[in-house]
Amino acid sequence: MSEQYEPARAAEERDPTAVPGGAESETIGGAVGAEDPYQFHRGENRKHDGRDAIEFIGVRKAFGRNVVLNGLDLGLPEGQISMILGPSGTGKSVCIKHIVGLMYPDEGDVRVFGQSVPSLSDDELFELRKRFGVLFQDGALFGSMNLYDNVAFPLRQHTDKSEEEIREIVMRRLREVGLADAAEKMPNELSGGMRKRAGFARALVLEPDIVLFDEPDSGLDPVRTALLCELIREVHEENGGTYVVITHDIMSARRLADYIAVLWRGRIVESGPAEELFQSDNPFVRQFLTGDARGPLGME
Ligand SMILES: Nc1ncnc2c1ncn2[C@@H]1O[C@H](COP(=O)(O)OP(=O)(O)OP(=O)(O)O)[C@@H](O)[C@H]1O
Repeated sequence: MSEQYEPARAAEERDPTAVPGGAESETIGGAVGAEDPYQFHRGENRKHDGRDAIEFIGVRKAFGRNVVLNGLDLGLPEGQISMILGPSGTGKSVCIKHIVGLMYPDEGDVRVFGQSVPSLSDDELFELRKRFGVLFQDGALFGSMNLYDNVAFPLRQHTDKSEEEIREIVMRRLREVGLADAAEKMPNELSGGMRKRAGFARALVLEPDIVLFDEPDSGLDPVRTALLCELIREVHEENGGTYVVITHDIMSARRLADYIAVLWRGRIVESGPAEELFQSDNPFVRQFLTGDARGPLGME
């Protein structure tokens, strides 16, 4: 074997901080130095009442040498509002993409209601996706359609309901999010908060079992964030369902979360009922949930 095909072992011998188990220049969530990258990951997955709607089982996902998920084990309870919290760039959006089958794990499994998402055929995945509503960061509205048509879109695409039935559902959802008077407006006439509420209405029209929220608080001022959290909670109380919210906003977590999972370096540091996590004595969890500059999390 020529010299250039033996770099991994040689590099580990030269560099005691190289990641064990192969590729010498893999990085795991920005971990540097000789410290144990998992010293705060106590593997605590506190119990909750009920069953998991979504499970990550030993999921590994790398982009080239960037190992984003590194043996992720996580269960998110059915019927509750779960929040996946973690520093920027830690893989929260990558988790969401695995749940809806937009990304597949390199190793491990992702299950939704017990079904292995990577094993589904295209048709089965299409059926599963009908059970999801997704609220993207900017609401992801179609710029060429007014609000009414945006919210009606999934119903026209995926059901054979009459326009009369569609009108009843769309207006009910728009009323629910406080936008009934804005039905004729175009997305570019709306504020960021209104666009998010419209995206929320659209995410709900097919009565999804699971609603995924990608940083619902991004770009909103604190008051609008608080109002949106209140709305999400009210709608959840009214409709039920499994909500999964990704964010790094601790105030939103305090307002919304029934269940919290703290993600860092590709694994869960700790997860469990929100009130228990806010009492955690884990130094990383405490630092992250209090927003303290001092603690294990640096500028990495
Ligand atoms: N399609 C992709 N190709 C290559 N790298 C990717 C891809 N998607 C995500 N990544 C990388 O995965 C890592 C995690 O990204 P992700 O967007 O999931 O983080 P995040 O926790 O949602 O961050 P933020 O809170 O800033 O939105 C980043 O290093 C990102 O560059």
